[in-house]
Amino acid sequence: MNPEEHPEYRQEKQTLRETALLIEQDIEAQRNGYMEGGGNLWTNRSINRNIREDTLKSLEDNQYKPYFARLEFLDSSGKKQNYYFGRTHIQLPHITVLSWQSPVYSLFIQGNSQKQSYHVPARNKTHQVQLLLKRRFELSLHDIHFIKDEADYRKGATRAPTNQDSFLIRKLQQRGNPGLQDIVETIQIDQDRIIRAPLNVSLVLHGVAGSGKTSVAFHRLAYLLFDETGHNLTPDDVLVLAPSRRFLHHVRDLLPALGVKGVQQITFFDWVFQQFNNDSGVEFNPEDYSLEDSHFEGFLEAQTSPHQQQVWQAATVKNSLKFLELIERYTQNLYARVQLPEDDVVLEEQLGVQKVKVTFKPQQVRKALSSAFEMHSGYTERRQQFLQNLQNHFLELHEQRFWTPRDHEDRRYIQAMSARINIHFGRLYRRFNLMAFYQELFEPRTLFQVDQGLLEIWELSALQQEPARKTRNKNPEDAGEKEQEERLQLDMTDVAPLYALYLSLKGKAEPTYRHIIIDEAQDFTPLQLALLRQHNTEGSFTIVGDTAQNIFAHRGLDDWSAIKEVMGPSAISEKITQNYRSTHEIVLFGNAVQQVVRGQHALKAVPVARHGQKPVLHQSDQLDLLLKSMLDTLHHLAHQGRKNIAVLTRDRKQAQNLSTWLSGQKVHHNLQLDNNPPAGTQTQDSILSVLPAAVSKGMEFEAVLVYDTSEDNYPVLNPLLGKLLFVAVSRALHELYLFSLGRPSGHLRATPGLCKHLHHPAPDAGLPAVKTPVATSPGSKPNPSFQKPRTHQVIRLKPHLTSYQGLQVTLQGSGQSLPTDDLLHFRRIREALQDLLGEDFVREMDSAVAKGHQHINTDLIRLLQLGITSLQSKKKPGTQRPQNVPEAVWQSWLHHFEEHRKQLLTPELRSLQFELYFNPG
Ligand SMILES: Nc1ncnc2c1ncn2[C@@H]1O[C@H](COP(=O)(O)OP(=O)(O)OP(=O)(O)O)[C@@H](O)[C@H]1O
Repeated sequence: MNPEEHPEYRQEKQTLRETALLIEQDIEAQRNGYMEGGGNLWTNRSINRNIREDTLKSLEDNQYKPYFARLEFLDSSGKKQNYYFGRTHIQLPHITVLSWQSPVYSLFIQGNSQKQSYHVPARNKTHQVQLLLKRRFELSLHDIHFIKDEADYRKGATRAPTNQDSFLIRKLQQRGNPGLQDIVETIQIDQDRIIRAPLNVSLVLHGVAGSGKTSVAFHRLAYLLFDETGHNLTPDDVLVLAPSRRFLHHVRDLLPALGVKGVQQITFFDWVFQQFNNDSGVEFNPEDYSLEDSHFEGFLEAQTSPHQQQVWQAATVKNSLKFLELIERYTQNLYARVQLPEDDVVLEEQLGVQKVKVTFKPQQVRKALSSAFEMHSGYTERRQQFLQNLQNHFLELHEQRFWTPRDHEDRRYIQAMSARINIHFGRLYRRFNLMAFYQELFEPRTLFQVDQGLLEIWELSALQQEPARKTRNKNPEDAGEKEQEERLQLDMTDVAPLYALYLSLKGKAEPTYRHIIIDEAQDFTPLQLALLRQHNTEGSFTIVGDTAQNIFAHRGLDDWSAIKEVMGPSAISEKITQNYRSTHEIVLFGNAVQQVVRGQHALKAVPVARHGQKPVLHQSDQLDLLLKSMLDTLHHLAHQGRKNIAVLTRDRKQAQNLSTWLSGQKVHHNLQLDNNPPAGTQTQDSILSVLPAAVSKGMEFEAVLVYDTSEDNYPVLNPLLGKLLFVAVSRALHELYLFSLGRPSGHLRATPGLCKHLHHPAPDAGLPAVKTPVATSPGSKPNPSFQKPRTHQVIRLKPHLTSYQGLQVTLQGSGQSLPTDDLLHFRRIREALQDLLGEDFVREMDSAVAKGHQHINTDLIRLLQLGITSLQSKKKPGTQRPQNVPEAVWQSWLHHFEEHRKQLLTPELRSLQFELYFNPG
């Protein structure tokens, strides 16, 4: 509707004009120092100046859009209230603009019914009101672009309440800028409840991708810091932890836009290094280390090597809550290693011409140590105090013996003897060398001494085989800078255990916070959470995440049980399934991917009624054709005016290759390879970004192109790749394109119908595929290694399967029917199991089938599904035989699973699976 058609357009326009004028005058007054008080002290002046600058900035920021909503209601005493709502409080003579953080703004979010209430937490009071008017605006440059009444109950007004979703959809449609923006105009009820939850709780929000978890966490912070909540929380009391520097870059503008300044936003790893840096008592210099996520891409490989398995297990154990207990025991063990002498210790030094001996009795040394332990809780402080106590003892003895004024000789003697004391007793109580201590823990002797039955045997063996890694960079040319060659690699999975040891030896957790926000919590480990709990004085957390996006096999959370264990039973769990980011079509597509990856554990996202085009899946066996379709898509998007597009790849290498190719095509783009680029090296935002899907976590783009979504690249039997693919597709706001070089991944098998599938056949499909000439850079030679060329794959069904092709007919002949889907499903699983578990096993199944066809579509398929799920997750299928599954088949299955588990994920099995998924006939 044209805003001018609104019956009160003229009045509102007049109000806006007056508001703009008053704000302009105020800005002028602020600029001229009108507010500055008469204080003479510099501090007063500077406080005044700071306040004035803040006020000025806030006025300038809101000058053109001072408000976005208006509410009229009768309060409980029947008095009419009329408020406008904006991003900040502005008190003007003719209207009051309240900040969205005010309790009364809840009324706006709650809905359109006439009787409503809002709660004022600072006074713990709930107010009943009668709604009169609820009006929305979109303003810009002193003009009203949009005005709509969602409810109007004023006398004489007849307009019925309208659906508030239409404004939400309008806002979502407008989104697309890089960087997360505020949602204050369209906060939803479920989100508001979380935002306004009390401070003194641990709030755990599990939300589907795009449900606004990050947005809610940051708005909650802005709310908690708001004066009127009565929490007296300051920015210094709060810590915001995010999974990567790249992510922090993505959200960098949100808190300032919400008027929050001075809150530390940092990755866990940078924060830990900051603690080490701030502590001169620890012999650990973060500058000596380069932080590596060295194992991540290894897990993307189809075949999990025994070494990777070990890494996985060791990393999991090192980041478990049990490990924290192990560290505590180790700390005690380190203290117990302080060897006190059983006999007198006699130290001797030259004093002038005579040699003077000092004797330390065992009980004196013991006393020096126990008093140090009483006075301090930290390992280093205790050591220093212990040595100091011994020094004091020596000085006392010295004064008793030589009651003479100190001369030069005397001072030299005291110095020499002090040094001797330090050396002798310092050896008994070792200096705090964090990395040396940490590595020592993994020595078999130490582990067994410390463990005392805490860990399982497999856990101990994993720790021994994959101890803390501390190696020199292998590729100095990769390191670039000369000094980087000297840096040691520290794996990310060692940072939390290292910090746990540090904290345990330090004796107390400092600094402390009153509230900690953890974003993308699925990327945190139980140990990290437990350590952060120690830094939180009030147990007040906002933890948000989505286990469907945990793409790490060796760290991260697959469910929330660890969070509950750390935060305790009082933690409040919230769930949001509404996806605000993507169009209806993209959400359904993402759900279908998740369904395959997570099966019954999938948490389906609910789309808003915002429609767009269906995702498009381009498929070709020829790389040049596929790349051409990608280039055409990019040009099309650019012409459409999209300003925030991403090409997401499976890994770094593919991103690099694509980037080289795009440069060759003169397509300007940003290549973002690392999750944690060195500080200050964040690339400029540009229209097109090329990045590995793992790096895109937490971000969003107007249009996403996923390359290459073929089965070869995202094999269906690797669930981590399924999750990675889900992360990639769930980054898209408005448009999603997938490009498959060859047959699409099995993870996409539930998407037909949810996307537009475009084939790009080779001009002569009978001929083998031609190697694609791909330019590596402008003017350079083609790079044939960009991707291996594919020939058309031939479907090879094993001969005995043909008997199953007739099964449907047989069943029908015996008067039974089997849904086609079930039959196909059964066949492909049978085939996979035969490859994996051998001929004997499937023969037994066959005879079970032959004995009772009536069981085939329920019992047997269930058993086989169970088998496949177990194989995929590499877990044993439990010990309970599913009801109605024949005992012989079940026993055989268990037996074969044990025997053959090592051969999981063989390449043949993968390719067969993928053939069957996409061409079961
Ligand atoms: N109430 C809302 N009104 C308008 N936009 C919203 C609302 N809630 C969320 N959004 C938008 O939805 C998108 C996703 O939000 P956000 O990144 O906070 O979600 P998330 O759950 O953290 O996503 P992910 O887990 O996928 O990283 C953003 O563009 C955000 O602005």
